[in-house]
Amino acid sequence: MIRVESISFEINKRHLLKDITFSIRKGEMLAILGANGAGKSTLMKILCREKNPSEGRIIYNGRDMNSYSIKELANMRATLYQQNAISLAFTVQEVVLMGRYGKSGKAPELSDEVVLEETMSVCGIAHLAERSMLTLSGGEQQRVHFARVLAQIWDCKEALLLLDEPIANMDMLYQHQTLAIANALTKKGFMVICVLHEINLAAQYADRVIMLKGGRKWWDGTPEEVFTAKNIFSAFGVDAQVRIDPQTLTTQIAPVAVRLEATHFNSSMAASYHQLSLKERMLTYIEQNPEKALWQVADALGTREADLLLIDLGKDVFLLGNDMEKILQRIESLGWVKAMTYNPHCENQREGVYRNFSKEEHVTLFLGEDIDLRIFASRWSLALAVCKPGKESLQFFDKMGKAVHKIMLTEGSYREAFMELVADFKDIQQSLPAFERATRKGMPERRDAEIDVVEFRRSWDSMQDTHEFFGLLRRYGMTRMQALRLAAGRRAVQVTLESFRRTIMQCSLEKIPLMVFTANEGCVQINTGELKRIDQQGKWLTLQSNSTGQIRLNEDAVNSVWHVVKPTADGDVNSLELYDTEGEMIVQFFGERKPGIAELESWREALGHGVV
Ligand SMILES: Nc1ncnc2c1ncn2[C@@H]1O[C@H](COP(=O)(O)OP(=O)(O)OP(=O)(O)O)[C@@H](O)[C@H]1O
Repeated sequence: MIRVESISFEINKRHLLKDITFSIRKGEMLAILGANGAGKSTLMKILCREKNPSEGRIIYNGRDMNSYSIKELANMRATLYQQNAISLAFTVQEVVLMGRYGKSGKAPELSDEVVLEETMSVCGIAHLAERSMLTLSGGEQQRVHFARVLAQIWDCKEALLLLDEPIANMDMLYQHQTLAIANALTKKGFMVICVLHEINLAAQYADRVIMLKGGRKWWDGTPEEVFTAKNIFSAFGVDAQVRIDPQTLTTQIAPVAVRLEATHFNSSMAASYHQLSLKERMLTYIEQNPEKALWQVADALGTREADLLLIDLGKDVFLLGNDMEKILQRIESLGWVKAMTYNPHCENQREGVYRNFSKEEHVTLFLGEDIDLRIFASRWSLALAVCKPGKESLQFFDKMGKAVHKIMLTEGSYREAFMELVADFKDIQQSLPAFERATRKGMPERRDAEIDVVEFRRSWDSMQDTHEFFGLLRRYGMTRMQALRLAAGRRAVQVTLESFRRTIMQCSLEKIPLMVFTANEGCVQINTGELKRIDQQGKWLTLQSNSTGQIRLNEDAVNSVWHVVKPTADGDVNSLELYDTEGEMIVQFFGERKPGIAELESWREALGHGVV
């Protein structure tokens, strides 16, 4: 058994590894994964004693690793390094035999010949035995070195095999063959620690996975436990779909292709050509997919929604000055309009008049009966007026070109007031705005151990208003998902999607008025009322709150549903919250409530008393 105890490694005051602890037993194959620079090779170098840790120690079979002599170690531990440059013209079998020198120190004996034959055969290099290393391909050379490393510990019953990216350069067959050999040896008592980049192969062959991030151990568990879409995104920044194969019960990870628009990173691609080609592509896509919303079109074309509107900049789309507050104060004059706020998985819309404008420190409010909005105007960076007849609208975007809010004219809107507003706020220079590169929102999750959970729960218990929740997250440096997890059953309980469906169905049947919150980075829109209709079309669930109020949500994107309880001066307030695989909130349901009045008993009943 190997026990790695609180290993840290520091160079020039930078921690390349921090506080890594884990152990591995006889018969276990452990894969270490992580992004480039996460610290995998550094950890391997410490495990094979090439580097000394700044702190911590490694216990190998009950003894400090440092107490073993080189010879002792050579008999029980072999390492395949990432780089194995051999620039001398050794033959393949000479290189494999090098694995035996540490054992006998003498010329090969008969037993060595057997090992040579077996290792070369299993690694598929027997036919290359007499070839010079210098004439081999990269993958062939890698197989030779694997055979050399195996030869070193071939006759040891409980060896430790350290493999740093053993399958780099290998073709598909030998990638599988190599990991299968390692796996088979663990079944006879070996311990294998293997740095891998191929996540699906790790899922297929490793018993356990440790994922490093920024020099720390972030996740440690079986492949099913570690390879969740959220963890994969958090470690690699790649969206992936994760499923368990029903036949083999292995985890399968399908990364979603990264789509880039060359004009976004290559300035030499002419803007006018880009505009023309983008327009062509957009029109073709819309013709083939007339039901898709503009943001879905943009998504499919790998561009931003704002870019699609800006194709017609100066024709019937105009940039407005960026004094968002002033623009917002004028919206009431447009009369009856449609307000729309959405995030990638939920769209919230409602018609009405933008009444009761007010402004607090960080938030701008419209507290009308129909249009109920919390706006974070500092996040609004671009306002566009679309003046296409019959499709007039004001559309607001953040600095990355993502839509934060839309206001669309209806039959009941004052078109003259709209044109006046556009004339008053139109930017003199109608030049294409520059957007910032899209980044993932939110921060990486802190380790649970860094959070004072007792104090956090106490703070949660002493909330006076639901709005304090955001401050609570900030104070403890937590993500929402982490807060729910650490509230652990007291104030937040995970429920099934099925139970969410039952609750809203009951609310609809019993005419319990709800408040449905849909948020993005710049805006929260609240749709209040009874659910008049609930329809399902494929993955989209549509909730009709009144004749114009509608919430559309993508059920397929729901990764978890939480029943959350927040104490307030008016008693406990219960909500149902839906989250996606990245821990981002999709939509939030409350019973209708007003400050100073306790929440509806009927809503609590619909949620089920037994839950919290
Ligand atoms: N001698 C050194 N001096 C300074 N920084 C170093 C040194 N060696 C490694 N690093 C840095 O430490 C970090 C971890 O490096 P390491 O080689 O362990 O990463 P890795 O997870 O194996 O990455 P890869 O997947 O690219 O092989 C990297 O940011 C690397 O640049």
